[in-house]
Amino acid sequence: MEYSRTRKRARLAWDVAPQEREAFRDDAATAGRGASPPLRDDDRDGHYVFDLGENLTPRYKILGKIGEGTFGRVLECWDREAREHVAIKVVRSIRKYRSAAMIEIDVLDYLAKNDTNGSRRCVQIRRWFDYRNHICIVCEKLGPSLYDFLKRNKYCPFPVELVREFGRQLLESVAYMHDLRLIHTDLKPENILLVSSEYVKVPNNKRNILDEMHFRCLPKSSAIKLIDFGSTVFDNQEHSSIVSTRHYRAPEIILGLGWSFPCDLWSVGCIIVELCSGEALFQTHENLEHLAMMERVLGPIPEHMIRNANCLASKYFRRGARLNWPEGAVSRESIRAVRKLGRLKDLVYRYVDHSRASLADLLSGLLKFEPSERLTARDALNHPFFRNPT
Ligand SMILES: Nc1ncnc2c1ncn2[C@@H]1O[C@H](COP(=O)(O)OP(=O)(O)OP(=O)(O)O)[C@@H](O)[C@H]1O
Repeated sequence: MEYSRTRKRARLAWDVAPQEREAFRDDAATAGRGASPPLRDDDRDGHYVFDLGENLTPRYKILGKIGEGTFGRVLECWDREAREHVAIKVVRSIRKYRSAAMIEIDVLDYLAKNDTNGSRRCVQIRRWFDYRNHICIVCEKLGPSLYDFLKRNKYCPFPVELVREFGRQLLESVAYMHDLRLIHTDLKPENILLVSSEYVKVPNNKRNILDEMHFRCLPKSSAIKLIDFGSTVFDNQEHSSIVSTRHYRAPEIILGLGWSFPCDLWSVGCIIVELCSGEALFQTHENLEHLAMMERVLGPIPEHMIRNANCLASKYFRRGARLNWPEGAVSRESIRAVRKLGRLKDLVYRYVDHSRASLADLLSGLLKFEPSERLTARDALNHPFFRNPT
């Protein structure tokens, strides 16, 4: 069980300021450019240990750490040969992560190879290599994730016009992957990156209690790309029973009913709500509370899904018919957290001032309990929210 109500593990973005990073960048004249750092042990989690300014093979100079995930650390490096900044995922030296990285490389290659019309909605791989027992995946360097952006803005929601742009591009990427029979399985704001780090500061119409004007940041460009294909699978491949990060996990996964393409569309629905509200829709860390939250927002879980739930999930229901809620709640706090949520339409109307009706309708199509009734990515792209913006 996952205990805390806090939504996030810490994300490390921009842990070195851009000016400092520049200072590390060298040119051909800098001494020792081909030198390798001394051999060191990995840390106890199998992460590669490095110092800023060191080389990662003679070709790359390490400028900073951009991110960290389960699989490894992502470093910003200067590529001396291509003369560009790149993001290198340095995978932990643990066998299961090395194998997963090789699958991610295959997926990245496959996505790039099939992108014949150059839409490039998924991060572009440049190359990969094996260095001191770490698989290193070299990709184009992108900007902050949508989650980083929300966080820096103190979780101030994005304007609906921007949500429309993000939603459209996200669905185009998902449609592209699904056409190739690939299921991402881990869509979340952390895995959607702005292409550029540039932003503008604009006054926020809301003032605080001291009547001070607030400012918020907006990205200069709305272009985004998907990253993290470490959990991507082909639809005909064997599926592990649990996938997706908790808040974005579809009901069929929790109920053990099996999952396929529609699980990505559920995640897209949760992401769009979060971009409009600034907060994760289902802020929970355990199954029963999660299902109760879904019922609160979307209405009752269909009977046939309850009937077919696997034996692990059937314990969340009374006499196989009704969710064991609030009786089965672990705490009053949990009951309060569920009660705090409103119906989907009310949530949308609370946060969005125009295009509300069409956005609420789109979301109710993406957040259908029954996977076969959920909108596909292509259906969603044809929805009036995208086709007839008001
Ligand atoms: N191409 C890139 N450009 C800029 N930043 C990146 C890039 N790729 C990854 N990052 C940063 O590194 C973080 C971790 O990357 P990624 O999600 O690929 O790692 P992971 O180990 O697979 O994570 P997870 O634990 O979510 O599976 C991202 O959230 C992002 O902040």
